Amino acid sequence: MAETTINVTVPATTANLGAGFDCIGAALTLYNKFSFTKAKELSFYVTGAEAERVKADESNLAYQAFVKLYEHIGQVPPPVRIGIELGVPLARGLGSSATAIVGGLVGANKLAGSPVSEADVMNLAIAIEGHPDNVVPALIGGCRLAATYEQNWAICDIPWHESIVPVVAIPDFELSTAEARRVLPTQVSRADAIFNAAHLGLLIRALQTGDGDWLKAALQDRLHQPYRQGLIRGFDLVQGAALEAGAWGLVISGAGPTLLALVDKAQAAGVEKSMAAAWHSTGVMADVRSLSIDTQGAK
Ligand SMILES: Nc1ncnc2c1ncn2[C@@H]1O[C@H](COP(=O)(O)OP(=O)(O)O)[C@@H](O)[C@H]1O
Ligand SMILES: N[C@@H](CCOP(=O)(O)O)C(=O)O
Repeated sequence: MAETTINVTVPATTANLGAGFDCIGAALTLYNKFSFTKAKELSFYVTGAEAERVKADESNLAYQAFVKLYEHIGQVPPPVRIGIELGVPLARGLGSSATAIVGGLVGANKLAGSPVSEADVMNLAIAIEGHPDNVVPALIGGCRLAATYEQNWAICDIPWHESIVPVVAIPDFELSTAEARRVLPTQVSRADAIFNAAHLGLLIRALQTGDGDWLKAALQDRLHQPYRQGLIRGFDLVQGAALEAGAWGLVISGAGPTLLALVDKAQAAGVEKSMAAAWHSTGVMADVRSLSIDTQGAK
């Protein structure tokens, strides 16, 4: 009998975008690929940079999500051979864990004959990750805002103006999301809550219209970045270099350490160069790239 292989490609994501801590994220044109083939026993074949760092046993995050889907439908997961082709660097704030969760859920659902709706796959993904801002755009693409509504999620798309280029500077050191969440306070002042509410509203309009003045003001945050900057060596220098080269603003991508500059197309090449040089001057090698917004999500 012919082997059936399910292939799932999942985009990287940049979460938070400054003021949208834990609620907004955008899918980027950088991908992880997962394949699932029924086999006699569980095995893994992982390729790409840092492949040796991905767990190749039952604790693998893509496999754990795969199992969760089968538990959800009340079936025993079949043994599978899982192929993982890494394009999204690990623990850099580009949603690698979200790709694994979405890849495992979507692969399992397809292998099981698609018994679970996309909305329920999304609910499972959010429950596993614990926040929606990476897994939602990883699953359905685009820039998305997620808000709880009673026991459900209201998900909306945030139009992204074509003139805005996301430039990511990915350093050669890691920062786990768990570590970057540990430094956050559990309570914030009313002034900081108001500051972020206002800036998130402004950010959404600025992304939609491409208004540079609004973007400059909007890319500020008081809920997570002030506490995390100290974990990212060279933050001030790279931020200064990006602004000097003409970026509208710079934020921490997800929980970091990748830094994301939002830039007009005409300035993108100069901003890339300046960010790489600034990090290099502190002894950090950074892979700096202009990307686009992925509009399809997991395929
Ligand atoms: N392709 C993958 N397959 C399996 N597990 C993965 C994959 N990518 C990431 N992970 C898991 O997610 C962890 C990184 O998660 P996290 O610290 O949240 O960083 P990120 O910002 O990249 O999501 C990795 O250490 C690994 O355990
Ligand atoms: N809102 C989360 C986003 C984490 O994104 P990641 O790409 O770093 O996993 C947070 O800021 O903790």
